[in-house]
Amino acid sequence: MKDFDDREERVGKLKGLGCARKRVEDARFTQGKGNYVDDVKLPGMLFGDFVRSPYAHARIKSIDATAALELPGVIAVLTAEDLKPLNLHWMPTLAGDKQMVLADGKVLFQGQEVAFVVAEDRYIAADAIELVEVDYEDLPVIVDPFEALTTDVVLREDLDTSEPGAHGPRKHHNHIFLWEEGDKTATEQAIESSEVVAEEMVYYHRTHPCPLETCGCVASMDKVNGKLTLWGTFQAPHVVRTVASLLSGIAEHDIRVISPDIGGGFGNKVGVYPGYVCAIVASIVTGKPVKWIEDRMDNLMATAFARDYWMKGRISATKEGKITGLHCHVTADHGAFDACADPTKFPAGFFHICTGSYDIPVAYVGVDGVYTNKAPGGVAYRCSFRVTEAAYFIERMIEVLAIELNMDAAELRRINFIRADQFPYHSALGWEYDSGDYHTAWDKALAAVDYEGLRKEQAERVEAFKRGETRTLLGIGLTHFTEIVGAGPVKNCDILGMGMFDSCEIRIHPTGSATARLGTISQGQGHATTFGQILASEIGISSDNITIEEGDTDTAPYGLGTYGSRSTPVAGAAAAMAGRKIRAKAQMIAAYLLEVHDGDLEWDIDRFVVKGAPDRFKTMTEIAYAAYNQAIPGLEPGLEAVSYYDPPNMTYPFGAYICVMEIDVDTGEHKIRQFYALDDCGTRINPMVIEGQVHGGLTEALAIAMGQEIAYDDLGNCKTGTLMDFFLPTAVETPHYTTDHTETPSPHHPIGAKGVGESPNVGGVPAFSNAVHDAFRAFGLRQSHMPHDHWRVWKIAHDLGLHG
Ligand code: PCD
Ligand SMILES: [Cu+]
Repeated sequence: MKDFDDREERVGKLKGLGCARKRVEDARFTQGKGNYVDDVKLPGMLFGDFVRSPYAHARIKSIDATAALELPGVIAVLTAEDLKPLNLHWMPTLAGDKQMVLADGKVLFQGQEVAFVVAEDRYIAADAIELVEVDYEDLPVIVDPFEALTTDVVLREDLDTSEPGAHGPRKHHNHIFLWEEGDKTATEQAIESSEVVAEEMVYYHRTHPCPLETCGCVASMDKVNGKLTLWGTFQAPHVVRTVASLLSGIAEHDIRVISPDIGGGFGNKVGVYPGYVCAIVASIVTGKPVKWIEDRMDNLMATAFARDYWMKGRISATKEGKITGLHCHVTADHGAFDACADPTKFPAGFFHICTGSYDIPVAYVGVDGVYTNKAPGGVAYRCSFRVTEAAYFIERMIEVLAIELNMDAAELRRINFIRADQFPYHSALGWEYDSGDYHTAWDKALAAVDYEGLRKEQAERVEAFKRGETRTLLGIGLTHFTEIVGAGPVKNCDILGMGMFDSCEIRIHPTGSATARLGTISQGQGHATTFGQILASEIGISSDNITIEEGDTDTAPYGLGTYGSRSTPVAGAAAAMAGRKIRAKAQMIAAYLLEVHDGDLEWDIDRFVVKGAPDRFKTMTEIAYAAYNQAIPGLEPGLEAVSYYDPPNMTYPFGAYICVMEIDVDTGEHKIRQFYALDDCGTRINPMVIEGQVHGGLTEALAIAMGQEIAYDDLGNCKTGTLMDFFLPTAVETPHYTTDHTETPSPHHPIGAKGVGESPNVGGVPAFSNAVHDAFRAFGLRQSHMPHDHWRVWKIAHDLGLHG
C-alpha cells in the first residue's frame, strides 16, 4: 500500500525533530552576508565613543572638553552634567541596584565611562577622546572582596548603609546583600555529627565571555514621527525596548528594537550598558543616527565579566562515603555596581543548584555580595545564573571528599547519585529536578573511556615517575553535572517585573509554507534551523518551508530573550504549543473537506487521514490552501496561532564528562589526550547543532579552566584587557572531543526537550580542572585555584617538591 511505503520519505522531507539538518543560516554567514550592527550604516550617521577612566577609584575634580570640541568633526561631548536634567546620569540595573551612565563625581573602576564624544566618524571620535581633559584625584583602591567588607573606604557614596538594599539589609558600606537558602542549623548539626568532613575554599576566578563581536548599537531618533529605532547586540530585544521606554519616557510603541545578526553573545549581551543610553541621548540631541561600537579593550575591561566567586565549602559523609550534609558560604565580588542579570528574586542566580547530581539530605548556602573597584556585571558566560560556579564547587568538593575518604572519586559519585526512581527529585535547597538517569550515563561514560584501565595506567605512571623514568603525570578529570535551565516559571522568575515566559507566533501561508516569529534571538545557536524543525514535526510542513524570524520588536511577539539556555525549554515549548493550535484548526478544516467528524481523523506526519480509510486524507498543503479559500462556514479564514508559554518548571539537563590529561611536571604544560562528553538534554532537536554547541562550550571551558582570566593589580589596573593577555584558544590548543548522549525527556516540556547550550561549560570547567588536580593527587594536592596556566601548574609541582 502506497501510503505506508512513502512514510519514511515523508518523514525525511519534513526535516523535523531529530534530524541533523544543516544550519540554514550558514550560507549567509560563510559568504560574508551576515548583517551585524556594525553593518548598519545610515545617512548622516555619527559615531560615539567613551572617555574612560584610567583609575580604578578616583574623584573627578573637573572635565574640560574645550579642546575636543574644537577638533573639526566633533559634534558634542556629553558628561554626567548633561544627562542630569534628563535624569539619565544613573540607570537602574537588572539586579535592583543602580549604575552610573557617565561618571558622576567619581569613578569606581578602570575603564568606567566618563564622557561620551560624538563625532562624524570613529577616528575623529578617537582623537577627540585624547583631547578631553579630566582632572582626577585618586582614592584608595579596593580589589579584594574580603578587604572590602572590613575597610573604612566607602565605595558607593550614593548608598545609605543603614537602609536595606534591593535584597535586604546591608551589614557594611561595601556589602550588597546576604542571600541564604536551606536549613543552616540542621546542616551544621549534620556536618558536626558526621564521621568524615572535608573543608575547602574553592575559587572560581573572574573571567569574561569575550564574544567575537563586541557590544554596540545604532540609535536613530526620527523626531518628525516621534519614533526611535535601536539596532543593537541585544540578547533580549524586548526587554531593552521596555527599559528604553521606562528610561526615556518615549512610549513603547514608538520604540523599535532590532537585534540583527549577532556575532556571539555568551551572556555578554544581556545587560544594558551606558553606551546604549548615550547613543540614544546623542541621537535625540543631534537629531542624527548615532552608532556606538566597543573596541576589544572596552569590551574586556568594562562590559559584564563572569564569576569571581569565593566558595567556602564543608561537606560531610559516613565512612562508607554516603554524603550527609553540604554547607557553602560565598563571597561574591560584584565589582562597582550590582549589574547581574539574574531573575529578580535570585541575587545569586540559581547557585543553590550546588547540591549537583547528588542526593544530599541537608544543605545550606549563604552568599554575600560585595562591592569592589572592578567592572560591574557578573552576568554570565555560557551560564547566566551561576550554575557554572555551583557545578564547579560541588564537583571540587566531591574530589576533596574522595581524598579525605581515600576513595575513588567515580565510586563516591555513584554512591551518592540521585537514583532514576527518585525523580521528580526535591533537592535540599528547594529545586524540583524534573528527570534524570545519572547511573546509566555515568556507567556509559566510564565504560567508554575504559576508566579502570586509565586508573591502572595512572598508578603505573606515578610509580615510573617516582623511579625517575618519566617527568609527565596523568590526570583523570571526572565530572557529573546537573544543569538547571529554562527560566522560568513566571511565578518565581521575572526580570524587572516581567515574567519569564516566551512566545511564538506562526502564520501558515496559502501555498503551505510558513513564517514563525519568536521572542528569543539567536547569537549563533542556530535557531533559524532548529525552531523550524520543532514546528515541522508539529504541523507537517517541511522545515525548509518555514522561515524563522527573531529579534525585531515590531514583528516578533514579546519574549524575554536568549540566555540561560532558555530558548529550547521556553520558546521551543511555545513553538510546539503554537504548532498544536495550528493543527487543531487544520483538523477542523480537514474534517470539513473530507466530510467526516473531527474525531474520525488521525494525524499522520504531514496530513490528516480518515481512520480506517488510509486513502482518504488531506495534506497540510491542501489544508493551508483551503484555510484561505474554502473557510468553514462560521469559522474564521486563515491559519495562524500564537502561544505565550509559561513553563511549569525548569528543565534539568545533565552530563558525564571525562578529561584525560598529560602534565609535564617541569614546564607545567598540559596535553589533553582524550575528552569524552556525554550530554543528556532530553529530546534532541538537531544532533549536529547539539554537537556544535558542545564543542563550542567545551572550548570555552578549556579557556576558562586553563588560562583565561580577568586579573587586576593592587591599584585596580586590569592586566588582561587585550587579546595579548587574555587567553582565547585557537585550533592549536583545542583538543579533539568525543561526544555522546543519553536521552531522558523532560516530563513537562511539550516535546521533552531540555536546553544544552550552557551544559558543556557547566560540566567542562570542572572536568578540565579536576584533571589537573587529579594528576597531582598522589602527591598530596587538594586544591589549587584556576586558571591552570602553565605557570600555575608548574608552581603546583614546585610546591609539592616535585622539582627535586
Ligand atoms: N534538546 C535540544 C536542546 C537544544 N538544541 C539546540 O541547541 C541550541 C541551543 O539551545 P539552548 O540550550 O536552548 O540555548 P539557547 O537559549 O538557544 O542559547 C543560549 C545559550 O547558547 C550558548 N551557545 C552559543 N552558541 C553560539 N554559537 N553563540 C553564542 O553566543 C552562544 N551562547 C551560549 C550561551 S551563553 Mo548565556 O547568554 O551566558 O546565559 S546561555 C547560552 C539551539 O539551537 C537548540 O535548538 C537542540 O537541538 N536540542
Ligand atoms: Cu545558566
